[in-house]
Amino acid sequence: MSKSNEDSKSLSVQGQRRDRNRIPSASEPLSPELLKFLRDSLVESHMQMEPPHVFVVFGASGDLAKKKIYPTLWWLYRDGLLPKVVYFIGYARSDLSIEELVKHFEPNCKVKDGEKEQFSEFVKKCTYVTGAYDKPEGFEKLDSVIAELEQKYDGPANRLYYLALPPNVFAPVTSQIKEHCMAGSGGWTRIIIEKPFGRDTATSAELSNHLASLFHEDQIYRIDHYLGKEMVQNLMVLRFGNRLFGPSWNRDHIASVTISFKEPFGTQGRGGYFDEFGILRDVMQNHLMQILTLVAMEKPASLNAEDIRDEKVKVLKSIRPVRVDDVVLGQYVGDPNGKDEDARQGYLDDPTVPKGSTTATYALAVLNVNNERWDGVPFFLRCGKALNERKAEVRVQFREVPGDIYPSGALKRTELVIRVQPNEAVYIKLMTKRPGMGFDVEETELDLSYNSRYTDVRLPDAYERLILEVFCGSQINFVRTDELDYAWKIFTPLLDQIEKEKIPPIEYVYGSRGPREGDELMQHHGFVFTGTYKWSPPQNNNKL
Ligand SMILES: NC(=O)C1=CN([C@@H]2O[C@H](COP(=O)(O)OP(=O)(O)OC[C@H]3O[C@@H](n4cnc5c(N)ncnc54)[C@H](OP(=O)(O)O)[C@@H]3O)[C@@H](O)[C@H]2O)C=CC1
Ligand SMILES: O=C1O[C@H](COP(=O)(O)O)[C@@H](O)[C@H](O)[C@H]1O
Repeated sequence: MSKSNEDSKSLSVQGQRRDRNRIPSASEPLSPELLKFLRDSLVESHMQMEPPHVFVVFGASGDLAKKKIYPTLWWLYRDGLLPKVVYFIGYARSDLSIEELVKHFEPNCKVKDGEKEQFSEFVKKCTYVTGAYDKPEGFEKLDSVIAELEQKYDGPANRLYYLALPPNVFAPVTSQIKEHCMAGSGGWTRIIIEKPFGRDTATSAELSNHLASLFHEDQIYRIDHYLGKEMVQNLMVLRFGNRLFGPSWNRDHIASVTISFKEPFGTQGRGGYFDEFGILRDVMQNHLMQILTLVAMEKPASLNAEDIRDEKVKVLKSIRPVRVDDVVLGQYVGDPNGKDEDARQGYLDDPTVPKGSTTATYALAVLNVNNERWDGVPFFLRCGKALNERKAEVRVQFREVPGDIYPSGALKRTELVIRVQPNEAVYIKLMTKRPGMGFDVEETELDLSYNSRYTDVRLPDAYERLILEVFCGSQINFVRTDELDYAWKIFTPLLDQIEKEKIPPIEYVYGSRGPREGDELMQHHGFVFTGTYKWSPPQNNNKL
């Protein structure tokens, strides 16, 4: 019998060396080794296989459902990772036939020639219910569809409800679920919600209190999809699985930690939605803070979800609210020489953005974790749209070597970089003796690039992992109520002040690295950029 809050085993497995330089795309099946590992260790041990499982997608007609949720369900189904008896019910206000719904999401499923028959089987498991989000009729209908399945299998179904919906209907939908659609005795109900989880401490607490009045904590799965990314999940293994890092992972050795998220495109016509939240709420308060807690937390007592989340909460409690002096805010303007129309458009040129908006599309914040391990070490959180590249990474910069015996300026700071995306990698920038007769030192790297070390290992998409974990009842990678509350407390005073004082963001050009003031603030807090490091990708030409 599956139970909530169980530990899920790591989804990662050893890859093997095969063709170089290729990580298969998300729509390709997982490797046989990974599939076997998942089926054996995760699915079989955590899931009750016999009772029907019903996955309901609220907002089935929407963008998230079409682009992410249905394709993910298909890939999990195709790879045999879901329970034997599983059904998928779409729910939305639009009057759609099941054929229309399938047509809507099928292109994103990337069904291959040999998979057509299996895809038809998947489609046969899909149904659709039309209904409002705030009236009982639709939910009663939904419940009766599930009840029919229960009759067929002679037992209560386990029910998973995914709210791929705007936040203004979270409350009515969850109330209706509670009233009309809960699993009968012997079955379980789990609710999956997507951010935004409120806009600040008060609105987030309102939503949390509402959910808590209806469900137990172990029924609530708040998705932060960054927690489903391979390299984010790897943080705990790197830190707690290597003797090397433990002794130096503290203020005595680490000068700063930079957690970056960069996107090379602007709002692409979706500025109306973005403008309500801005980059601080859209990326920093959630994705970057989640990464920060994994970098900064103490070793948990076990891999149990509560032990891990307890440690993450302790980190959040040790961070003082961010002050406006510790932040640089930016907003992009179009680049007149930009390569395409998007690049020539500034944020304010997007017709869906309110005129004169001061919403930030770039933010850099300096945080301090006020505890014995980290006091005085700046944690730079940096995120932005319309920047020079797509990149998410954690950069740990170490302090200078004390008692330097090399010529002045020769030694550069060691850096450990965990690149979340693209091209997942862990690399350490360090000093070495320049090969040859002399005794010069030079910068080089220890490089674990996934596309050369783990060729042909398809890294599961974040949603695949997370949805599978909900089936399995593992809450390790989901945000607990108190965690969310403490994360909001760090940002709410700043957000209030920005809004009240209408603090103007600094302009930066589309495709640049963001405002110069961002680099200056980092330097002011001790980040050192020398610009001397040059990376040469491995050649693999076996010259020796
Ligand atoms: N396994 C692999 O695939 C490896 C790849 N590489 C690649 O080599 C390249 C260089 O490596 P990297 O670690 O970035 O080293 P760099 O020394 O070039 O950059 C270090 C840091 O400095 C920042 N920076 C860049 N320009 C400036 C500036 N003018 N002022 C202040 N800060 C600046 C960068 O952030 P930002 O530009 O984001 O602001 C980055 O955080 C990267 O493209 C990296 O991906 C390196 C090693 C291994
Ligand atoms: O949550 C969000 O994340 C995406 C970036 O996700 P990624 O997995 O592609 O890195 C971002 O574009 C969006 O604004 C934000 O809401």
